[in-house]
Amino acid sequence: MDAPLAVRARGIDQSFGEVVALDGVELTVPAGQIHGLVGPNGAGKTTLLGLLLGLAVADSGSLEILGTPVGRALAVPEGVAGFVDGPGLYPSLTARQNLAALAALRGDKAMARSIDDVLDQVGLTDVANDRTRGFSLGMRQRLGLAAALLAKPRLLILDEPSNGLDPSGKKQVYGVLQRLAADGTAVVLSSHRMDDVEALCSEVTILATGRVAFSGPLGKLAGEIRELDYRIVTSDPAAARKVAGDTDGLRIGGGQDSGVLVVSGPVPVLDELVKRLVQADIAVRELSPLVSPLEAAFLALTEVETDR
Ligand SMILES: Nc1ncnc2c1ncn2[C@@H]1O[C@H](COP(=O)(O)OP(=O)(O)OP(=O)(O)O)[C@@H](O)[C@H]1O
Repeated sequence: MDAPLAVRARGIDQSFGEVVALDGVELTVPAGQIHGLVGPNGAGKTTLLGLLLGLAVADSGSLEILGTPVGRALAVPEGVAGFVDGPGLYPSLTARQNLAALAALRGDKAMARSIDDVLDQVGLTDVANDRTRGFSLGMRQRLGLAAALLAKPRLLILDEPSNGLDPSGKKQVYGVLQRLAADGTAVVLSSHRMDDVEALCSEVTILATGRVAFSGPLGKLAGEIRELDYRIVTSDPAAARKVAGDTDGLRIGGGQDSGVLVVSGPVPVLDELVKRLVQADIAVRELSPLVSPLEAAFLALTEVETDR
């Protein structure tokens, strides 16, 4: 039989007084998937992650975690670990002592034996005996991840895990998450940044003002956007601008004096422009989207939703 879904959320509503934080949210995450939750500030990402972690109960809707319906009691569902709003750490304890305290609290000897291993996985071995009071945001995030790993979760929930991480820190943390997913753990993480999600996630859910604006594979999201803005650098900007002006179906942006031409239009029209530039003996030195197709789709979807 197939493994149960890690997350199955249907029609989830959550309000705080007058503020509707989640409005009919659906989320499906199978085992072994890294699923990105993105959206502008206040979109409802942290609220949704909090429900998955058992920190709050939805006003209405149904939520199943790892095949078990979530009840009305506040409790971290079996098999789930992670954090929202930054990991909770004891500042006067060292990194190793923080993890030992967690293992002692759970009364789990196997957990205690894994401490060195998880510290190594997140790259904190060298600072394991330093008090966390002096830890940077990135180090705190890594220690939070180490604490979650100790529990050997089948569903890992992370709120903005790449916050504060430098490029090598990101690479290391992403490696940890990818190995977990390969072993069947589902990961749901939030981010403001499409490039982070693109590097890590196979599927994404975009929230805008509490509603799902898109949910599905990243490739499908890129297909949502038909027309991108492209910047074109040529050997003769003035002549290129004239050729572009004579090409039907093309919109031209950017300042008149700028050496860079910014155009948007359907791909066949862009193809036509490039052919015409070459025929006019104008060299095309660069042609690239102003923002990635995913970023453009994200912006288009969230703008539409927030404009309502
Ligand atoms: N405990 C609370 N009390 C009142 N309002 C809340 C509470 N928690 C969240 N909200 C509101 O619910 C909405 C969703 O907030 P949430 O923190 O889930 O968004 P988010 O997508 O995580 O935002 P950010 O990217 O800024 O972290 C916001 O309007 C927020 O002000």
